[in-house]
This record gives sequence, structure tokens and C-alpha cells, in this order.
Amino acid sequence: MTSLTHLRHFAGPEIVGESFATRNLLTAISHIAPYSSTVLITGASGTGKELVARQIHEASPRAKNLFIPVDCASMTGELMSSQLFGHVKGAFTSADQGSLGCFRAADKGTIFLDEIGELPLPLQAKLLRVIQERSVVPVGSHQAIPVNVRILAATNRDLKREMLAGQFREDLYYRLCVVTIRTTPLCERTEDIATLVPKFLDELAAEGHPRQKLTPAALQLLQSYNWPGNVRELKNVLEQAAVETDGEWITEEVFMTVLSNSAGGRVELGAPDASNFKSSSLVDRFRYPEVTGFPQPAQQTWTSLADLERQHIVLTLEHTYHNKSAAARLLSISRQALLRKMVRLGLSG
Ligand SMILES: Nc1ncnc2c1ncn2[C@@H]1O[C@H](COP(=O)(O)OP(=O)(O)OP(=O)(O)O)[C@@H](O)[C@H]1O
Repeated sequence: MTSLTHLRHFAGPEIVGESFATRNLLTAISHIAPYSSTVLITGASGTGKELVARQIHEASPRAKNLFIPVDCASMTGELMSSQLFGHVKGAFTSADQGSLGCFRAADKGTIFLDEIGELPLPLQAKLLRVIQERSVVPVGSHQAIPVNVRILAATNRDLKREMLAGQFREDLYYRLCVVTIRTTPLCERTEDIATLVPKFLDELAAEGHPRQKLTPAALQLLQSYNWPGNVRELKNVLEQAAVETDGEWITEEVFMTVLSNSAGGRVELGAPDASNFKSSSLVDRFRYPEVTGFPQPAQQTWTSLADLERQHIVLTLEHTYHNKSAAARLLSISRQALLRKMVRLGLSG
């Protein structure tokens, strides 16, 4: 989470991952970084939206200037305008000095408006003016001061739905989503776990923790979990497992304990026993329960190729906001071929 006081030059972590989704994400970042376009980053909590914003800034010509993250969800009360747009001396009772505000502090750099969906409507109107006029009017002043700031925003809400419900200004919505980047939930890119784990273990070692590795079964277990808290949860679980482990190898038993604790289970450290998990919500969080020793379903059900193809096309269309040409490009087929498949699979109309 970000805060207004968190103003610093970036020297932080980089996006890692080998999955198709992550490679696409890195390509999108490198394409958009050189420009000053506004970018809306959408995706579930913990999927790396702030990291994407930092990386866009780092890869941009603005990198030598400030990246200022602003948590819109933590901004309440009358001070909000002043925090964003600054104030002049005497603007309100406690204003014995003027203040720049985040936008002017980020001049020639980047401002990252996290949780933009939380911004109250009156501030949405002011933000729209900043975007349109490229200037801010500090509280207590009538003078517009030009600013040269790139705006990146993020949300884990469905901003379009908020807009349709009248919670978010339509004009601001269209200004913000000039370019949209969507981060993918970790359970849809489990290949990344094999790259993320050593990176996080290296980070722990750099903090003075003994060097550790995962047994192959432990890695397999992590790859079969559905990670509702995404990469943030993976990082936390790994740290807890590392702390619980004395030797070099972190085992699947340790992860079972850590995961069952975080899922509200009641299992103590030790070998996983499927009977312990029967009533636990943990069992529902594994896609391949056989990896954990959970009871097996009596009959294996198979997904047909047509079902898989249908699901993949639906996901791709959702990803491209139903832009069929873009979806066809992602699927490496022609638009015509996509349309034919959609008819065959009952997806047209
Ligand atoms: N691909 C990745 N490679 C390395 N670290 C990652 C990656 N994705 C996320 N992380 C790490 O996971 C943690 C959560 O990421 P981040 O705060 O960017 O997520 P977020 O989507 O902005 O979350 P929220 O919506 O809750 O603010 C951070 O510690 C971040 O460094």
C-alpha cells in the first residue's frame, strides 16, 4: 500500500515471471513507457499494479524525476484537495505555510493515483481539470500553475461499472483509460511461481535470512494453490515458511501449515493429513488436490477440447474488452478465423 508520505526515488523490485501473461505485460510496459500518455492499470489486489506503475516510470524519460504514489483510499476530509493540489499560506486556519501538493511535487515526473475508484466525486472534477488543462489551482488561490506530470492510475474495481452506476465521472473515466493495462491473477499464470520464489528467497537472504530452497514437492504445492491474495500472498507465505524452517530446504509440510493457518484451518506443523482438511476452506483453494493428499473425487471429469477452446476465447475477449481484432492478434489467428470459431463454439450473437 502506498501513502502520501512515501515520496522517494525508485530503487525497488522488478517485475519477474516467464508466463505468457507476464511477457505480454512487460511488452506493454516497454511500448507505453516512452510516452506521457495516461495509463489505467486494472487488476486484483496484490497482482503488481503499483510495480507496473513504477516500472513504466523507470523505463520512461521521466525516470530521473520523482515517482509519487498517492493512495486515494486513504485521503479523507478537507485536506484532500490541499494534499493533491497544494495550498497557499492562510488558505485555512492551520495553513501557516504554503504547500506544493503532490502534483507540483511530481513536476516532470510521474504521479501514481492508486485506488482511483475511491476518489470522491468533487475531487474527480478537480482531477479532470488538471488532466485537461495541465495546471493546478492551489487551495486558497485563483491562479492556475502549469504542471508537467504523467498520470498513472490503478484500480481493483470495475471502474466502468462504477461509471455506469454514477459513482465515477464518465468524462474522467475516458480520460484515464486512454491506455489500459490489466494485471493477471497469479492462479492464471502459475508458471511465474518458479521465477518468483527464488527472487523472493534472494530478497530474504539479502535481509540476513539463511539461504534456503524449496523441495520439488513444495514448489508443486505452491503451483497448485489458487492464491486469492496473489503475489503479495505468495511473498508473505514464503517469508512465513522460511521463518518456520531451520534447515536449507523448505518442505511442502511447512507450506501446508502456513497456508492452512492463513485459510483459517486448524492444522499443526507436521505431515499433511487429508482428514484434517475435510472441513477446511483450504481444500477449495487447490486446483490439484492430489498434490496435497486431499481426498480424491470418486470420478475424474475431463474437459473437452472444445470447452477449453471456448474458455480461452472468452478469456481473451474479456482481456481485450471484446475487441475481436485485438483478440485475434493475441490468439495468433486471423479475425475471420476467430469469427468462424466463435460461431462454431456458440459464442457469436
Ligand atoms: N511480477 C512480479 N514480480 C516481482 N514482484 C512482484 C510481482 N508482482 C507483484 N510483486 C510484489 O507483490 C507485492 C504486491 O504488489 P503491488 O503492491 O504492486 O500490488 P497491487 O496490485 O498494487 O496491490 P493493491 O491493489 O493491493 O495495492 C509487492 O511486494 C510487489 O513487489
